[in-house]
Amino acid sequence: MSSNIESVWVFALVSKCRVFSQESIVCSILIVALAWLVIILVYWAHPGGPAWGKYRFKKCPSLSSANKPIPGPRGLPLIGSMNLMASSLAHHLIASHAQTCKAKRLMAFSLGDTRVIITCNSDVAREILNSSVFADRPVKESAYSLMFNRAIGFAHYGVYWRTLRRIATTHLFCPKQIKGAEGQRHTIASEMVTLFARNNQSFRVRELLRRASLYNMMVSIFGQKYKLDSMNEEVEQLRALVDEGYDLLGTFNWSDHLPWLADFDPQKIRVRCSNLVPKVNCFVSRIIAEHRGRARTNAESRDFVDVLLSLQGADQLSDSDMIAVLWEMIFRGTDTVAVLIEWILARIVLHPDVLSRVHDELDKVVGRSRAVDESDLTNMVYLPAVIKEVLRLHPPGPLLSWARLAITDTTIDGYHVPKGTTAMVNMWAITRDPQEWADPLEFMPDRFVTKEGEVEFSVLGSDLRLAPFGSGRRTCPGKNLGLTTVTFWVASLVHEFEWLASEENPVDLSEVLKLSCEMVNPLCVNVRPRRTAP
Ligand code: HEM
Repeated sequence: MSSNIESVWVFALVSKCRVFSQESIVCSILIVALAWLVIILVYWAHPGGPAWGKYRFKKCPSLSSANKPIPGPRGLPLIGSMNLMASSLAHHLIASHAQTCKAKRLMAFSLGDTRVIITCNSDVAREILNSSVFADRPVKESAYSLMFNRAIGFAHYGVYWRTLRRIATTHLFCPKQIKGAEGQRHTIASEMVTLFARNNQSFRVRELLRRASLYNMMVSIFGQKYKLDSMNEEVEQLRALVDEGYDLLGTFNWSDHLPWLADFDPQKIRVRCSNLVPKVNCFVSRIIAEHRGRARTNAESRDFVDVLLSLQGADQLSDSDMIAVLWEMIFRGTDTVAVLIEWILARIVLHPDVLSRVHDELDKVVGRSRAVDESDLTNMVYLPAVIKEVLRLHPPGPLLSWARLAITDTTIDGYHVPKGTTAMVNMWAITRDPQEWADPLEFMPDRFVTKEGEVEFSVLGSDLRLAPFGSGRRTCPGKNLGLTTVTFWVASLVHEFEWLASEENPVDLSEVLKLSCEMVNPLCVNVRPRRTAP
């Protein structure tokens, strides 16, 4: 009964017009339009905007008045606060709305028909991220079209997702596998050093960092090795596929939230996805076929394709599922790492005192006579503190990249949150909250240097004041691999060079939020070798 209040109301009004004369038809249309307008305004007037109003009056009129509404902006009728997420600085805008609405702990807003909650508070973030109710993800159209619903990131919380996570954790992300890939990280680091050293003028670091990350993932996942200094058609092709997928997934798609727009595909996202998918299928299928065709003798040299092909029984994946999983790994492992390293180098260039302390530490632990080895990292304290401070001020996923979805009705911070609500955490706002951090806008790596007797601050999800890899069941499975790669490459690059700002293009910390949060103006630097025998 409650589901159709407005149609009953409209029907009752129309039925008052006894004769279907021309006037009565016009009158009926006017009444219907008026009724529609009133309903839209009633929905919109609800805190949090139209999607919350619709739920309150249409789906749940029986909700007791004791269930106070979650505060939040109304936005505009029908579309709600689409402008917040469509912005290239969504995390900034959302934080300032939360402040204005006095809703930093929990704010509700509407993205068209989608109900959203977001928190800028670490305690509430823990409540959301660690709850089994929010172990699912809302799947956007682009993710479906690009097959990501069959990969870990967007798979529904259930047996299939659990199987994929177990396989990836055992064969790709466990300490033994990460250690086993040390050699390839070392080779790529040396190649990067050689290429950076060739620049005697200022240059952009982004392109090479991205290529290095992609090559690194291609060795781990596909077992394909390439030289960083030579262009390879196959790699360039994959790079183009990753870039296109990255752009598609990072674009805020209005049709995801306004079903009446979906047929028109106004941003051409569906068309672009359907052009991309056959190319990805063709690329990855060829690699799978090559792996099938060759006999593996050495278990140590198995890549992730070999692992997936060797699965038996209930774990066995279809070819299309395998393509989705492999494609996601390449995709997720490439840009996150490159984006974070660019931010770290930017901060190092901007703070010569910090660079000089990292150099002192490297000279003490490694010495100038040799290159850095991964085993040196365990003896370093200041460099890991610098990386944590960069993760605090520039988390690559300020809204934790991908949202969560409530699978049942639940209560968060004392508020009723209905099933089907999308939940987000504004990690960027939490890591800049003056109630959590002293001088939050200052770049002070020393805050993470552990003093004697203190426990080291973990950024891996146990402390929600700084959890750039998320937390709970859907936490990033690649966090140890990602952090090891970033720390080792930064240590190697900093050990080999003096890093200096470019005079023509000084460091600009402006951000743009795509799938990850990047520097708007790519970092431009000068480097000067500092070891006599690099
Ligand atoms: C600096 C590096 C990285 C950062 C900052 C990062 C960040 C994140 C974040 C914030 C999430 C969402 C977590 C949540 O919902 O609680 C995530 C999920 C994920 N990440 Fe990472 N990530 C990084 C590196 C990697 C790497 C190297 C891989 C794989 C090669 C990877 C694979 C994934 C996958 C598959 C998920 C989805 C997990 C799931 O839904 O179960 N990430 N990452």
